[in-house]
Amino acid sequence: MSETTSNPLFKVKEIEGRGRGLIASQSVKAGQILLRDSPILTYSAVPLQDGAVPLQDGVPSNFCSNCFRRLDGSSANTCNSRSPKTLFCSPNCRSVALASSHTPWVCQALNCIRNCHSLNPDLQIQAQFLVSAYNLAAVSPSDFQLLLSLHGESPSTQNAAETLFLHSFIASLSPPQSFAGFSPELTAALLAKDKQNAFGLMQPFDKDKERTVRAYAIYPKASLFNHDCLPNACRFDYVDIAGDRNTDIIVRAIHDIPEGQEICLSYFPVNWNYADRQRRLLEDYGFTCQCDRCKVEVNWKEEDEEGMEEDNEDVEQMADSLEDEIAVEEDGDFPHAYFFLRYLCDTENCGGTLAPLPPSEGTLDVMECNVCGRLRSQEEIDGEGSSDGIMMD
Ligand SMILES: C[S@@+](CC[C@H](N)C(=O)[O-])C[C@H]1O[C@@H](n2cnc3c(N)ncnc32)[C@H](O)[C@@H]1O
Repeated sequence: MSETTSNPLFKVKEIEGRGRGLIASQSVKAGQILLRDSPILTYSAVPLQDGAVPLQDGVPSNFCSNCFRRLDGSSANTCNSRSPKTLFCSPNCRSVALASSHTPWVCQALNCIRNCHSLNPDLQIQAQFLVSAYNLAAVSPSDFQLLLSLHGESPSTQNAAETLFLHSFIASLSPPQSFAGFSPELTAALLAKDKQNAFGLMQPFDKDKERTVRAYAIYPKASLFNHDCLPNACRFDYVDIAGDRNTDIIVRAIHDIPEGQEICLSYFPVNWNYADRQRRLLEDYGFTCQCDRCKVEVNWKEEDEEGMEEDNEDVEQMADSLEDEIAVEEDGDFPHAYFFLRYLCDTENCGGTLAPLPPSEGTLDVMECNVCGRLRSQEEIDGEGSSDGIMMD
């Protein structure tokens, strides 16, 4: 945590009713990188299968079990002959994993998960998380302590029977005993920390398919961002990029942030409607959102919400009608319409958030979508330029 507190752009502060939060300790420019954070733990979001190639929604989903980059067909670095289904993109990833995230115990445990037919896909993924977490306790006690220091109360919706089942399953795998405290309570706490802090590393955007998560990652500093339904920062990941630290999360300012303001992310796509947002925040994060946007939308009638549905698909159309609304809205019913026009991606089925490229990259007013990756000039967003996006190297 000391590194977090030493970040010159923000400080950690206890905020009544919200736990810890991150406050801008100086004014921040639109697009500025607020944080680059490396995960303490990553695990696959794809259920393990008996077949050679894991399937996600029926589509082969092959990626490196260490860095989670997509594998090309020729990669064949398996972990050992007994477990040919665990693949790595390079000998280096293989040796890093064998010494850390894919120890002999993890290898054996994943095989048991793969062969255990009483685990449905959701339970399999939670079991994969618990295996990674209990392995972390053995290979990196300091990172395990960091994980334990993250926020995470068991929400009332957490299914106690499922937690107990998962705990006995992990107990049957004889987890490493190098720490005291293996217990159902610890298992429940770990599951809650995962639910409330894990970020999804997403499969590449495809407008014709539902977007799926490739892997989950837990970041010690990024876990301190609180939620706001009109965030002033958003996160980017570039998991298939070449080079080191491809699983890092990068958080950038969406617009200028004055000193003293809390820096918040949205925990889900910004275009979700009020009811869906509140349900998710209560069920998964245990709080009722009282942000400025929610205070306005709580008074909306259902028909007002139609334009905000997660699955309303056509954000571009919505933005057009919003432009008219902004012109006529004088009664404060929709004070946040500007956000949708400026910062919501209008690529079909995308729903991503736009943030400017970092000022240090020398590009002025180029917005990047954190879901589809499209780059657009501000001119284009304002409807004055071509609509094909701009090409960057
Ligand atoms: C990822 S953590 C964020 C950091 C957390 N506040 C802490 O103290 O470590 C998520 C948790 O923070 C709290 N939280 C986040 N955003 C909030 C908000 N807008 N209002 C109230 N609580 C919030 C909730 O308890 C949520 O489960």
